[in-house]
Amino acid sequence: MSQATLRLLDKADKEILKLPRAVKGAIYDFQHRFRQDPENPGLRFKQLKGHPRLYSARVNLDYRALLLHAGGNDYILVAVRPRQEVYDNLDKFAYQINPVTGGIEFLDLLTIEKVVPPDPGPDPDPRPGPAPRPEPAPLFAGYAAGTLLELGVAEPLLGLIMKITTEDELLGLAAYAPQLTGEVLLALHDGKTVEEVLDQVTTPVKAEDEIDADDYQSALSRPATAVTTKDAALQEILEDDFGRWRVFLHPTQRKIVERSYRGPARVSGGPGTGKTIVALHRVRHLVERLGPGERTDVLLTTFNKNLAADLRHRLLALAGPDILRRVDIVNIDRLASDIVTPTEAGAGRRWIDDTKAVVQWQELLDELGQRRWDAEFLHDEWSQVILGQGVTTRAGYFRARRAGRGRPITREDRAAIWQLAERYVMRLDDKGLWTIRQVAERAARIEAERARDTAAYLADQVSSAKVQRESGIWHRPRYRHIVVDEAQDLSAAHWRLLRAMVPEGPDDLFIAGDTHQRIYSHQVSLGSLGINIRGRSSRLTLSYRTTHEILRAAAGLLGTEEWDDLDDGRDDLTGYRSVLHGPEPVYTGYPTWAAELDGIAAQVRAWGGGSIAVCVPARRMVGEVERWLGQAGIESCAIDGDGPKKPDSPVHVGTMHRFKGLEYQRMIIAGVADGLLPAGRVLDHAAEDPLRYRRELRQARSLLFVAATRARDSVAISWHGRKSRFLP
Ligand SMILES: Nc1ncnc2c1ncn2[C@@H]1O[C@H](COP(=O)(O)OP(=O)(O)OP(=O)(O)O)[C@@H](O)[C@H]1O
Repeated sequence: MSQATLRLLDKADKEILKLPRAVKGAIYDFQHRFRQDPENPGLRFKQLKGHPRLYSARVNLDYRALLLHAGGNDYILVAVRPRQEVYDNLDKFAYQINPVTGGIEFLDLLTIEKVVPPDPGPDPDPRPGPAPRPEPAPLFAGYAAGTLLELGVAEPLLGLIMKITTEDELLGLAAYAPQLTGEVLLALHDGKTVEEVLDQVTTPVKAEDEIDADDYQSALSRPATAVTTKDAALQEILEDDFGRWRVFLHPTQRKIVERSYRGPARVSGGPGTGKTIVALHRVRHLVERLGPGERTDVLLTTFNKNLAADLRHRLLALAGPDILRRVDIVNIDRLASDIVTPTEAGAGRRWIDDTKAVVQWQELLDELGQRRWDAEFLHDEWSQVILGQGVTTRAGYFRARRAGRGRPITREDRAAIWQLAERYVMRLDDKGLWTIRQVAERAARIEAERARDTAAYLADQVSSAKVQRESGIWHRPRYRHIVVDEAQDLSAAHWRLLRAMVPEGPDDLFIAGDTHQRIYSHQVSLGSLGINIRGRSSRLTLSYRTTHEILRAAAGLLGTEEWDDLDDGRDDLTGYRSVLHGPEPVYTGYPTWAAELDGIAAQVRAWGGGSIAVCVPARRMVGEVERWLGQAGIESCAIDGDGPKKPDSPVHVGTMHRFKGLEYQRMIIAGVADGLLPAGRVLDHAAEDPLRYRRELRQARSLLFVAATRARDSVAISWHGRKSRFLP
């Protein structure tokens, strides 16, 4: 008896999922038995005629597994097919090592010919009559075979590709072809030039080593060969449709996850490109690389509480409880408050969020009869410039950088603002309040001091009498690695806090985020905060969530604004694409809010099911939608700071801000009206400050962009009165 390794090739899993339940069960048993002993006579394991590397084995009476021999005792499960189909169509199977990616590809021409019929051949019954209508021109007739191959298209498919004449046939082929072939053809069909496709689609997945077309063993270890090896992983796939991402990363994603970086690294990319998935895999990779241990060496943090809960849930599913034990998963404000609460300054305080902090500013301005600056401006100035940069003195504020803050202010203005800020802080102290910005700033200061002490202790353990007395635990760095998701919305104080919690060095910080999705006004320059990501940035461009149609419409909502790269450079959505297709977004205007509410109920009813969400620009509208749907007999629940109140409810309703990081099958974006998005009040305040005005507009566009890209299949956008200036 000899044991074998059996891996599952990417894409084979998708087809296996479509098989009847009983067959899936048989596959699970089969792969287990095959690993134990491929020679087991019950498996009828044999090589297929004309295919030196291709074998078949019995799954049950009617189904056969197709296995590719990689060498030694290594086999790859590439397909499961009805028994007769296998033996009648031996000439329809092909496999290769892709000469561009170096990944293993299996091609089943029989399945693909069902969507792209091969040449129908001569008409069997030619009768005289009117001349036949000319055939439509093949979509890829203008491309030389050599060009397509250079882009990474699978050679055995070239003949069929040249016969594609409709978009439906193209989509059908893309569904069964190797990933890169599908992506290249769809990008060309979208009008991208060969150079653009080479640059955006092919080059990122090109093999880094030399490719030997016969060395399947080496090919197995390349990122482009997405295979799973463990029984448990296969079982997950068989049981769970959403299990795919747990095992199969796109080669570009895998490279980013497994690379070693000499310092902080950043991954960007449009919505749904898998940044969160990459962050989760990165955490698992880092913990596995640390080896066995008990300590929580890794911090995984994100913007808010319910995203942190979601990360915990997903990391458990991906990596299991042993890895989870080694990771602290906490949202950034909670991280800060856990540091500050036990301290003297933090004891007995009540935390207030940004909205309440602005109300406190307003009350102060009313008491003082001050009208020179509005409450929002002062709140931003105080939290971003003063607290953000850890400014503690008036003189320090005179010197502080105000990049990206809007109109310049004079020395005299700074003096007056500083005085107001002091009064504001005193007012909060009197009331026993602390804003979350103060908490973040204080936490950053505590951790920076701790980091300095630790560095001094490690540099010179003998010279400091004080540190000698203290236990070594205090002098251990908080974390070995920190992974951050939704990074675009963290403030300067948050970054200073994180910088202080992990010593500078290889793989210290891994940062995932998309500045196009920034919906709070924290623009930072990581370089100026001691986090140098230069030369260690990667970008993901393939969306796994959103369809091509939604993605195109959503990108249009961003207008011609410019976006930063979390540093002093620019970011854009070049190459952002999807191979998924679905209906175009629907836009509907109504005369009144009541009519729009009726429209929302009608749309929910028309969709009939799936996961549906309604998002609106203002908080008061959430309750109104909920009530209206209730009266129409549709159950719904609101999403608050802790997530959906009743997650199983068929419809979730929330403000656009609440949808950050979430995903639904269908989205209604309602109330996209003039005066609501962008909010008239906010624009009025910003009217005298062109830079601030621009920032508010950009933020409102981002909000709409985030909302639209939560949808997997369908989006309906509506308004009442005049539509928002952002809509086409
Ligand atoms: N390699 C992959 N194969 C299959 N599905 C994937 C893959 N990578 C990501 N996905 C799926 O795509 C969806 C979006 O992934 P994820 O949430 O990580 O994207 P994101 O870039 O963080 O999105 P956003 O910026 O909008 O929050 C998820 O449903 C995820 O499971």
